[in-house]
Amino acid sequence: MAYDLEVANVSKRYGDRSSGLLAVSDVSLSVRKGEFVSVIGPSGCGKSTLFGIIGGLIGDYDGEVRVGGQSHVGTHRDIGIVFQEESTLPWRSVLANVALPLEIQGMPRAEREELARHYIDLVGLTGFETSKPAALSGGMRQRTAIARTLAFKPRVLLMDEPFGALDEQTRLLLGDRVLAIHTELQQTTLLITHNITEAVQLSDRVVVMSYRPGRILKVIDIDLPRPRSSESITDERFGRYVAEIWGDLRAEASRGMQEGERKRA
Ligand SMILES: Nc1ncnc2c1ncn2[C@@H]1O[C@H](COP(=O)(O)OP(=O)(O)OP(=O)(O)O)[C@@H](O)[C@H]1O
Repeated sequence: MAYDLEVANVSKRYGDRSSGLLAVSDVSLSVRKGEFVSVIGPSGCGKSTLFGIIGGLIGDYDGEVRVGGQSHVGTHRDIGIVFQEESTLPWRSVLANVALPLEIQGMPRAEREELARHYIDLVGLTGFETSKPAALSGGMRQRTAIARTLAFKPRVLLMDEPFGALDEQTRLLLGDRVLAIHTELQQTTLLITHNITEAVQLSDRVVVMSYRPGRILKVIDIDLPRPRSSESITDERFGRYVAEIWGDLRAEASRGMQEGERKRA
């Protein structure tokens, strides 16, 4: 089986080796070429830690991350990252933002702008090429960031709560856009999220993590037909998946909440 991304027995402890905080414990997951997988878990389960490890931003962990079958440490050209917080450059237009990684690669201007326009169109921002990020909504800025990452043609797209700061309706509509992009590009994607609806709407598989230390509780195949859209949420099976995942997450989320309350008391 060809996997674009493999995470093998990854554990991460912050601080001292023996007494430090175990944030992620023995996590293994694989993402096939073209597959869309979400990792979901309660706050504090180590999602961002796992994201940082896969993206090469966090080191000093046990286990292995493989991209295209090759073990790797540190940032990797084949992993394109979309961050939770906004990462567009405010002084650059949408076109110049999306073309930036191609510019750094040394691609000639005409070629990079043509490619950038293609990805701008794909994320639904045609007509906004010359706009600066400040003139766009939060959702449009995140779409610019997604186009910029896709333009680089990474083997794996890694996204950490890319719509976390947006309202629910915008999230659903952006989900539609992500689905359309996935249909067109068949982009291998790992999404880190705490939003159950988003995970079910977008994914082929959902990996459910426990509260600290983050372990994999369950992997759920989302057997909903593709192409999907936000209308899929009215499908009766959609509701069953959401209920199943919430059932698994509820105990973990309340464990996290109780621990937080004990600390405050
Ligand atoms: N640099 C760090 N040093 C020490 N502890 C850390 C560090 N980063 C994270 N942690 C701890 O590791 C645990 C997992 O954190 P992480 O941010 O990965 O979880 P998360 O699931 O992404 O949480 P959230 O959804 O709230 O962002 C938490 O208890 C956190 O306090």
